[in-house]
Amino acid sequence: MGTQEAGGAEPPQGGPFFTMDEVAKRSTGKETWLVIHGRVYDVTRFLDEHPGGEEVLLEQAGQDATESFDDVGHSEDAHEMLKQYLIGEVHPDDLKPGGSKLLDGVVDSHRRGRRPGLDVPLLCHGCEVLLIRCGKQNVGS
Ligand code: HEM
Repeated sequence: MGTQEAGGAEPPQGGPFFTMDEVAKRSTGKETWLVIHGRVYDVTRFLDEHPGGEEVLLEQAGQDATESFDDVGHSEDAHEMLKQYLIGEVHPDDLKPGGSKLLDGVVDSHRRGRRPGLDVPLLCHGCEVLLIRCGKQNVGS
């Protein structure tokens, strides 16, 4: 009757990692792995139980099934079920570009790097304008 709070609900942090090549090798009915949102799932035991049928899972076996999974508009329950089949993550080298934390870091450092580069010339220009104006006023008076 106790609650099962732990239950392996947490996704693995930092692996184990699998390359897409390794995932692709598990695309038979005997062993069926697929990728959803950068995570690797072993759905071999789930083939018989999937309400959408085993065919769709076999079609996606060994590949990134994110789009197909999302297109169906799976329920909250379905998302919860995912956790039971989670075995690891896609190796960072094989992650699709876009939405990558690595890139965010690069963009961020660029932004930080550009600020002083812009501010300093602007400040100098401001001083220059002020000096010229003061000079003109002095000459005129
Ligand atoms: C481990 C991965 C998956 C889990 C746990 C899962 C779970 C479920 C569940 C619980 C349902 C019942 C409806 C719902 O609650 O949303 C369902 C339906 C369905 N699933 Fe999946 N699914 C998975 C992967 C996929 C993939 C990769 C496809 C690819 C096309 C797919 C296609 C479908 C379809 C077509 C239905 C039937 C929808 C309907 O009859 O309205 N599922 N799935």
